[in-house]
Amino acid sequence: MPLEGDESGQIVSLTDLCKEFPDGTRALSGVSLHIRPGEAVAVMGPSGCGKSTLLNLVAGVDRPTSGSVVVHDEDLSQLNETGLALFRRRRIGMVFQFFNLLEDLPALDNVALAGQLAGVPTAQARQRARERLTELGVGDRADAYPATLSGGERQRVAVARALMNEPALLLADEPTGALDSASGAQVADLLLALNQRGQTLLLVTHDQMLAERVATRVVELADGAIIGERVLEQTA
Ligand SMILES: Nc1ncnc2c1ncn2[C@@H]1O[C@H](COP(=O)(O)OP(=O)(O)OP(=O)(O)O)[C@@H](O)[C@H]1O
Repeated sequence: MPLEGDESGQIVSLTDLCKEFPDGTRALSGVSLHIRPGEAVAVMGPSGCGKSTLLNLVAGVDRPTSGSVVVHDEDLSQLNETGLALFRRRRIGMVFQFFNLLEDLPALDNVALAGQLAGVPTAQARQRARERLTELGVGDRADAYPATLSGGERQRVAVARALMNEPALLLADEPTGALDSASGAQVADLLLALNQRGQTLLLVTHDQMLAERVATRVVELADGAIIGERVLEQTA
């Protein structure tokens, strides 16, 4: 698993981030957050406090109104749209509440596609995808379409896809939000195991169980600003 940070020793450096949407909604005001390689940071806070906005800025899906986002030595403000697309494909993995799998492709192809889009030749991408699925305990579901998978299985496939290109950073937006508590606990265990193997994580969640189980640090967001943070011990 990639562990190296940038020259400042951070894998994520957010400095004085502000985000105002065109309709005037101010979603983030003056957020600074630094994440070291190997950390598992959970951003928590009430609905509408800016969690998804923050994640989208780190992922380069959206741009801040002001402030800077540096991920793995890459200043995202210096990248054009093509550069941002390459950054997303090669440097980060993303996991979503509702999995975002392509319904008309089997699990294996969903995972392999992430490699192909990053430039990995098809045969190699498919082999790597099979290995990822096996590592995540869903190797026997490689030929299944998403609609035939349980929620927990879908999220495992989505994590396999996110890890396809060995991202420096794994981002997760409410990864247990659509799962029953048993499947949610399994996904939490999976994320914990990944972090303990060195994968840096940034999660946004309402799920106290997930944060307590996985995070090494919890950051509290309210009304678009960080209002507190605490360091946690992982329990496994
Ligand atoms: N594209 C947009 N245009 C205008 N306002 C937006 C847009 N996206 C988000 N917002 C607003 O920005 C604020 C922060 O939204 P965000 O989705 O980041 O919150 P959140 O903490 O992730 O919420 P939830 O926990 O409900 O997902 C909210 O007031 C939201 O309505």
